[in-house]
Amino acid sequence: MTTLEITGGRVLRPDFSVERADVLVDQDAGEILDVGDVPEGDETLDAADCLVMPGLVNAHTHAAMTLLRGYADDKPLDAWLQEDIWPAEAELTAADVRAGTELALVEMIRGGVTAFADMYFEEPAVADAVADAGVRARLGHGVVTVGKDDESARADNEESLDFAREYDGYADGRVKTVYAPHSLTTVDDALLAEFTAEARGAGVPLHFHANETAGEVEPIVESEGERPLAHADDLGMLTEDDFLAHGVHVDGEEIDLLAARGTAVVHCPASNMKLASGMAPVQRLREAGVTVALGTDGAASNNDLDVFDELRDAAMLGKLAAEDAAAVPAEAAVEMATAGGADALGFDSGRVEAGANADLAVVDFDAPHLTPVHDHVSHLAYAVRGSDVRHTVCDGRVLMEDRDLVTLDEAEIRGRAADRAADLAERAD
Ligand SMILES: CSC[C@H]1O[C@@H](n2cnc3c(O)ncnc32)[C@H](O)[C@@H]1O
Ligand SMILES: [Zn+2]
Repeated sequence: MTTLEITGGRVLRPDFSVERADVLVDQDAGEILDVGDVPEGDETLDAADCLVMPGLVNAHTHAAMTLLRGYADDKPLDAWLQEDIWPAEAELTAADVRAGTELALVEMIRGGVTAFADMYFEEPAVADAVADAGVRARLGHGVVTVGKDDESARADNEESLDFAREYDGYADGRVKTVYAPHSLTTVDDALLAEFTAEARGAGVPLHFHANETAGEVEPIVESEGERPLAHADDLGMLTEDDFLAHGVHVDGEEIDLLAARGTAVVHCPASNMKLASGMAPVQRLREAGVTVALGTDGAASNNDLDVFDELRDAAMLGKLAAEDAAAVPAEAAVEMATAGGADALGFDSGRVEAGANADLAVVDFDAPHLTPVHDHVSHLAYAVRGSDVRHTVCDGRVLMEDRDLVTLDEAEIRGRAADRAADLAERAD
């Protein structure tokens, strides 16, 4: 057994207490062995002035959309997708997706993210990028059937399920998969029901967008005579293994339904603000017992993949939505970005505890904007930035040490991604 000792720092425990402790990791098993006064490890990571915390989870993104960062801004969701994003995405190649995903991985590992959920095109290229980078991910080929004939609509759904079957367990088990219909309004109902049933038979969970804008709720209520999540439930789309992105426009009955089914909601506050989609009722969701995770959404609607930004936005916007400064307190925001995300994605991570996956972020508190430290958890929610992360560890492997990436060639990736983004924009114009 090879061990890694993270030494000299403080540790954020699952109950949100912070104590002076070292962490010993079994690198072969990818698990935390011990926390506290631990035996010496074969290798060490220095954590002086640092806080060892669970790796952050970006529970909803479209990683390769880094190529479209800044390509189209200042529009609401529908116009943004239809006028700018979908025409550009029609030109994407697998090599583009690979480059964009690697750029996303550089950014996420730098920011202490150890797991993410992706819904996009050319997903085998995403899986390969994840395998090489060393992170953990829940991946799905995104399905859109609007504007497609019956044959290609069916083929798109089949591709999603085929990918899910083939890639589950890829990258030494770090990749898990989903069936990923884009949303209730962009995938045909009959196909949704059929392929959701097939996904259940194959033990594949679902990841989809839901109740993101007011404009998508009304047509469903009109055509189905019920709210979108009641309709999703009729289609069999809400189980405890599933997670949906956004959940902005949910009413009290939908919140109770989510709690009853155990379906998680991935809150994407920055994207919701930028596209002016609305404010998710995060405090009410959490009070009802719904698992809430955090996501950046794609880099084109955010415009970065810094989950610490999301943490702060979630706490701030949660207060505004509830009109209550006590809503979504610091601990809640940190919980959503760590244990909540791990829970939504089905990973045994999100806590610094013996037996859990060794997915860790080591945050350097030796910085002017983090001085003084009255309360570490307050700083995590309101003051820490992604660039404060000093080391990132996933599955027991060091992915970033002293802000140097170990598994990725940052300069090469940035150059390739910039070239591919320029070519893509030219093809799309
Ligand atoms: C079919 S792959 C995923 C699909 O989703 C698009 N997308 C990016 N951001 C959002 C969002 O906030 N709501 C809905 N859809 C979004 C992405 O561009 C891909 O086309
Ligand atoms: Zn999205």
